Amino acid sequence: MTDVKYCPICTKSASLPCSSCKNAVYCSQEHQLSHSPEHKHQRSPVKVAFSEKYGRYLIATRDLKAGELILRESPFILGPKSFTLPVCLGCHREFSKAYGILTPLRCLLLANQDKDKLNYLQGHLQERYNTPLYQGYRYGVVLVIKKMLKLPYEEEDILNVCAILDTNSFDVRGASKQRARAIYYQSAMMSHDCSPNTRHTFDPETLEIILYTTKFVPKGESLTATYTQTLWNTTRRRAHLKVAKCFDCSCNRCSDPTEFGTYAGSIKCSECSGFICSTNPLDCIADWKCNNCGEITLANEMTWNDEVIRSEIRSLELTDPNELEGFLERYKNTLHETNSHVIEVKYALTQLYSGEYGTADKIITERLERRIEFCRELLAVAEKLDAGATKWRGQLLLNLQEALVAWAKKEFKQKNITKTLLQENLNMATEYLKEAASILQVDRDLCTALPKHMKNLKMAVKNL
Ligand SMILES: C[S@@+](CC[C@H](N)C(=O)[O-])C[C@H]1O[C@@H](n2cnc3c(N)ncnc32)[C@H](O)[C@@H]1O
Repeated sequence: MTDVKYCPICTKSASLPCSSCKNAVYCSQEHQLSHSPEHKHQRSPVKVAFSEKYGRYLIATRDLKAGELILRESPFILGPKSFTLPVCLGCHREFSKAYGILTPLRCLLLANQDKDKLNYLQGHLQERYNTPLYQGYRYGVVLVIKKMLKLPYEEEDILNVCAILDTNSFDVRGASKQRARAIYYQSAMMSHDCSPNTRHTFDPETLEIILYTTKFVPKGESLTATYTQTLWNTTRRRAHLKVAKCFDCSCNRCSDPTEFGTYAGSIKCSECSGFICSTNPLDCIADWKCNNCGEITLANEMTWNDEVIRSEIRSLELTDPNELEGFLERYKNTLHETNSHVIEVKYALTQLYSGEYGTADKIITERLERRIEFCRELLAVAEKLDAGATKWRGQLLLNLQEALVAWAKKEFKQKNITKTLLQENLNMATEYLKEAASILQVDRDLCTALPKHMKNLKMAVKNL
């Protein structure tokens, strides 16, 4: 049966086909001509064909010139790829800036009771309002929520949840090292101390925070966390706390010009053998003074010196021991041996000078001895600044025992030490390892290395 075709202009039956597509038919040339502008638009230069070999496939319906537009089509279904960076679920553009809105948005969307609870947390919005970070939030968060998502929140409310998040969030790391931020309501209540008495880990699956004391905390004493880096010097910690958490720290460590005798922020006096310390560490513009000859240095000169050294460290190739040793050599007559920059570099070296037991013999004795020396020095610093069952002490003890075992085995093999000395070193290493294990067993990322260390140490003792 032949289909009856109709003219699209007058709907009468038609038999004059379009010479181009052969699909449309007209009753007359006159109607074909009048339909031409519309039909030209409808006509596709491609159509679907079928063959046994290819199944359906696409063919050109006419000659196509180079550069001719042949298809423009809306998506039938649309979504992100299976493996993707965070993308906008609307436009699929990378979302690095706008992704930052999600946590504030979750705060804004909290049910009333929880919203009240959230708003009860300190945020310091007034102090933060005109800072560069909050100018950035006006674009990165407020604009996206109000203009892109068209949600009915006021700028002030949006910035307020940003401020509450900035003041109270923990930096969370999960099982696959994913990073997130979270407020843990009770833990957020901990005040800050530059030598805190707690530390925390996260359950990598549930992302629950798990809080531990690091030292004895008598009844009635506050439980404290650090909101900054324990190994930074006072000037740097206080500046960071002021900007990030909007308060001036006046803890015991900040109040002590020598930072519990570590001189973490001091430089050597150019006039004598003394050290230059702040005359009032709680006042960032107070003069600094040599603790031996009394020579005065201005606060901004000290800050500038510190910044120069920090930028020098930033420019070092941190995987190259020679560069780090070069830094220590250059500054040995300028900085205290436990100045914060020296601590940072020595700690980096304790990591670099590591070695597997199996390859210990290949490690140069000098480097092993250096590792032992630095671990011991840093453990003495940890006693003052980060005492007790802290992660840093755990890591240092682990490093120290590893270096001791490797060094003693190597020296004994080369007949440089007696069996008694070997045994003494292994006994010492066993004590360090026991303490490291008791500290690090709660850190999922670090405790996985413990059984290997224990097995190797046991083997070394057994082979005596
Ligand atoms: C994570 S919140 C702690 C809970 C907060 N105190 C509250 O009531 O919501 C951090 C804020 O507490 C205050 N804070 C914490 N430790 C402090 C300290 N050592 N000195 C002064 N203020 C501190 C500061 O206002 C800081 O921005």
